[in-house]
Amino acid sequence: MGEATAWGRVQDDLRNSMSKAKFQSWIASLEYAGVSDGVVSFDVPTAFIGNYVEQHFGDMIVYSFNRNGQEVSRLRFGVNADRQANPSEAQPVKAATAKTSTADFGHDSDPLGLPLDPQMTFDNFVVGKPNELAHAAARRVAEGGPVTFNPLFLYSGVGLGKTHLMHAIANEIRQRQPELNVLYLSAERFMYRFITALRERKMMEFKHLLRSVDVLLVDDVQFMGGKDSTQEEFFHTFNALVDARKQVILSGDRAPGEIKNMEDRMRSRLQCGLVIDLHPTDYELRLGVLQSKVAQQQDIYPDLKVAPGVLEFLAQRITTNVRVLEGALVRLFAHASLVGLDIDMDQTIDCLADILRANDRKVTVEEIQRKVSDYYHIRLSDMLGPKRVRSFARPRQVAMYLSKTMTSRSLPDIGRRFGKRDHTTVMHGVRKIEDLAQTDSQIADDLENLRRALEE
Ligand SMILES: Nc1ncnc2c1ncn2[C@@H]1O[C@H](COP(=O)(O)OP(=O)(O)OP(=O)(O)O)[C@@H](O)[C@H]1O
Repeated sequence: MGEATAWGRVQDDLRNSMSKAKFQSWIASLEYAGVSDGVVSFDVPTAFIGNYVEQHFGDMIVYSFNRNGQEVSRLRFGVNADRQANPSEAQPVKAATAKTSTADFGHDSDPLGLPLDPQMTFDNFVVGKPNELAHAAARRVAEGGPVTFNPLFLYSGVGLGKTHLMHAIANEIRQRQPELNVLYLSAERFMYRFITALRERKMMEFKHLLRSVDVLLVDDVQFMGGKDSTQEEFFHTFNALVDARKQVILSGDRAPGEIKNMEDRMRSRLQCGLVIDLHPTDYELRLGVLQSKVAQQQDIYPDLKVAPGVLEFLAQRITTNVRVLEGALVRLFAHASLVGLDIDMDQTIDCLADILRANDRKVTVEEIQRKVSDYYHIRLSDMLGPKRVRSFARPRQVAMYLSKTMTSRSLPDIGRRFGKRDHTTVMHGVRKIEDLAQTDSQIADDLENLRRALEE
């Protein structure tokens, strides 16, 4: 089968596994540019479309190419600014930017701001302990009213929701106060447009555009570290806006004081408002995110079901960040829809083996055994020994269950570590606890407490 034919079939697969609107919005704007060395290339009208497709449909596309006989392991997107976005594809983005007046500005083909992701709203943001403060501050800013903290500086490690909150603020303000000029861009984009303005001798226009903004959001400001003239220009923009009591919202991958090669005056400017970090996720937040993303996936694949326990398993095992968690779920749904199966535990472990391995915490079976015996106040030797009375057997099964779900050990391996028991005994124990966790709240609480203690 020729490559182009393979792409035709991939498109058919994709068409069949997502809504017409999604297909039109995203897939129809990809221009297939060929496959080479396992990399399939597409031209896209904007980097945002490429990023979005990669994040949301990348796995599905790779999987479908392979299924259709074309070996592919990666996608590559080249931005071809001459290409107009597919008119219907541009809708969600246009809708979000339509209300801005001069801020998206002048050059229609290359606006100063970046498009907003209409999915990144407060409604779609799951709040938990690790991000509640950042969420509350973001909401306060988005609700308008007097500017109380300026700038708002949000920071966190990768994939924990900074960009989502920035988009949510901008989306919300555009909805509540359509008359305001809201500009969202990344620090890189700022630098690129600044350099272009210098080269094209359009600095006056550039400055004027920036100073006419009512709300400025700049993502990933750490990229300005070491870029002295960009910092200088940004510093002036920033001061002009703050002096005019216009809201500025910034994000970075670390606290302002820790950004390398940032001028002192810039640093202190960044720190003079409210600085808040989003903490790494905890189990509840991860589970909440998964539940909310499942609902979104089920809009695309209304017929797919997720077996009980799968989300809890993922929340427990994938601890890196929300982006990885989201990617895992997208992959699971894509895979399940293409092979026509529901999402159960076996399929999950099979389909996400690489992600699960990468996320393996280094909890050992021995550590689990020790914690569980302490927790139930029994001797380790009784837990591992042959006695079958419930006061030993139940903790033993709990420890087996935790060993299965928190480590990558196989059932036979776990059996060996539990007094040379057979793997079927372990399997029985694991199933027993899985069932009890659904009906017995005491066991569910015990599991939660133990997991927490082991994760520390
Ligand atoms: N609390 C949350 N609720 C729902 N979705 C979330 C949450 N946190 C993050 N996400 C999703 O996870 C993905 C990564 O989040 P985002 O891009 O905002 O992270 P980031 O902190 O900006 O990462 P980076 O440092 O890489 O830019 C996005 O798709 C976002 O929608």
